[in-house]
Amino acid sequence: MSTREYDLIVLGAGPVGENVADRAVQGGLSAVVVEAELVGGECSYWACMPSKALLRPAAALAEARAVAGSAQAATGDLDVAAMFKRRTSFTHDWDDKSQEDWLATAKIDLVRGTGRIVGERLVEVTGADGEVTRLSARHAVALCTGTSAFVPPVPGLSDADPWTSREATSATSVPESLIVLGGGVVGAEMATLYSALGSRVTVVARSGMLPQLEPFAGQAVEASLTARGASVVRAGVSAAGRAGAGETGPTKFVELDNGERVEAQEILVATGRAPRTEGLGLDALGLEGVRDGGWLPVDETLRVVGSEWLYAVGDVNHRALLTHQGKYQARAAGDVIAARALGQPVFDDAWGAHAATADHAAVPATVFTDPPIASVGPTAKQAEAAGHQVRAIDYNLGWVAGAATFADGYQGTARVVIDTERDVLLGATFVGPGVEEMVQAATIAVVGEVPIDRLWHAVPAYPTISEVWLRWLEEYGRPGAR
Ligand SMILES: Cc1cc2nc3c(=O)[nH]c(=O)nc-3n(C[C@H](O)[C@H](O)[C@H](O)COP(=O)(O)OP(=O)(O)OC[C@H]3O[C@@H](n4cnc5c(N)ncnc54)[C@H](O)[C@@H]3O)c2cc1C
Ligand SMILES: NC(=O)c1ccc[n+]([C@@H]2O[C@H](COP(=O)([O-])OP(=O)(O)OC[C@H]3O[C@@H](n4cnc5c(N)ncnc54)[C@H](O)[C@@H]3O)[C@@H](O)[C@H]2O)c1
Repeated sequence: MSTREYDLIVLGAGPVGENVADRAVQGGLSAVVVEAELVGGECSYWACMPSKALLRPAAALAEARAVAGSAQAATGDLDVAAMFKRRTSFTHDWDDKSQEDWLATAKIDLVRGTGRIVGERLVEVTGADGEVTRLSARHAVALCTGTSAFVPPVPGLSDADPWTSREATSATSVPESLIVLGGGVVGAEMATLYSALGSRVTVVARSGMLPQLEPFAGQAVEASLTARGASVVRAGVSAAGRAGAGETGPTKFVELDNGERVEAQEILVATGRAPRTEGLGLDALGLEGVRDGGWLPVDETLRVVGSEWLYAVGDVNHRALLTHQGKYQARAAGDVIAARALGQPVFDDAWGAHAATADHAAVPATVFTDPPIASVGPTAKQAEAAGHQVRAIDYNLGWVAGAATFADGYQGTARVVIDTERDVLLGATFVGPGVEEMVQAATIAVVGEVPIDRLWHAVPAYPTISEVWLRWLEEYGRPGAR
């Protein structure tokens, strides 16, 4: 068997793997990516893009219906077939030809198949036809293999053949009723989607909705789900299975640890993610804390702890399971791999070009629920737990002129979390219609550690929802008057 040699081998051509390879090639290295399924990864075909494409029509309709004048025009129902068609245009009908073409223009080679590490800087790829390709890296191997849905070991659950996020985002019909296990981001967005599509949704969320966010975020989503006929049950699941034939087809059930039993046509498991590191050949490397099936511990340059040549970038290192944070890591990793290979200086201090800092210091996220949620940085509780002196300021977004014109009877809340020792923002959370794009301003303030006194000079345009920044500042006090 011949061995092909590259400077860098990347396992996994998701958004992260693509970007690691791209940066390394732009830095002067040769690179190959190995992909077992579709070039573009989970995000393009079964996660970010199809889910947001599906969620947008109901959000657009709700926005039109919230304004007298357009409400009278928005009298029809969602066209479900058109929604699925639009989603499928985003996933290119699960065909990755356009991404394969992009790899070629970026001068990145592609080997299709499942890769595993078989020695130091050595990878073997087994193609769908069983053919094995051996690759050798002169400098580095980057593992960007992402995650798959974690299915908890609940008796009967796997046998019930439940949906995961893959089935929920690639569906072509709407189940009459749906049990959503998990009240995290996937559970909240998919409950929002399927309840908008007319499914009778029951969310089983043992820690409530969106427990990682400010409490008012999950409360708003729960209230909106309940208002449209869904229910949210705070309980764990003790068993699951198939329940026989219902009126509209076979049904499934879950038994809850509060003694209740819920039946529905389908079950969606949204209980978190598991790393795709099974069978990667990691056990043989003998690195502490690095094993097949586990998350991969990395340093600030995304290099696997204890290794000189192995990197783990994106979801698989468990630092921030978001596409934009993974791509941020990928830019640092691709650049540092090139810099180390070429003997160039390495900038690995916090906020340096080769360090991933924002993926724990300032993570922005938008949850596309009804209402949407946009947040950056820690919650007030998380900031306190991290030892900061904190002041949280809440403001009713409905009192801002821009919100009042955006939607009649606008309801929303925004909180800023201020470090009162340094007078800088640590985090912010916006909940309400139209807040999706508001998080970047807060991210810049957090990352830039912009002094609060200077923020008085960042004047929000009138009348926009961003005027909430002024309301926060007024509450906190003028320079010299605090
Ligand atoms: C339903 C859902 C919605 C989401 N929505 C958003 C969102 O709106 N915004 C956001 O920022 N994030 C979102 N996320 C998270 C986002 O999808 C991930 O953070 C992102 O996909 C991680 O990228 P990655 O490249 O690390 O991994 P992945 O996208 O998982 O890509 C990994 C790739 O590696 C391949 N692979 C795995 N093992 C091997 C192997 N041994 N050999 C070869 N190839 C292999 C896989 O086939 C895959 O193509 C969502 C997640 C879910 C589940
Ligand atoms: N809009 C976005 O940016 C977006 C959208 C979807 C997903 N994502 C990312 O993808 C990642 C995965 O999302 P997720 O929702 O799968 O995971 P998650 O960790 O956000 O939520 C999983 C939830 O399931 C619950 N859970 C776990 N085990 C359970 C059990 N046995 N029974 C009942 N509940 C159980 C957990 O308490 C948790 O609340 C997240 O990190 C998220 O940031 C982002």
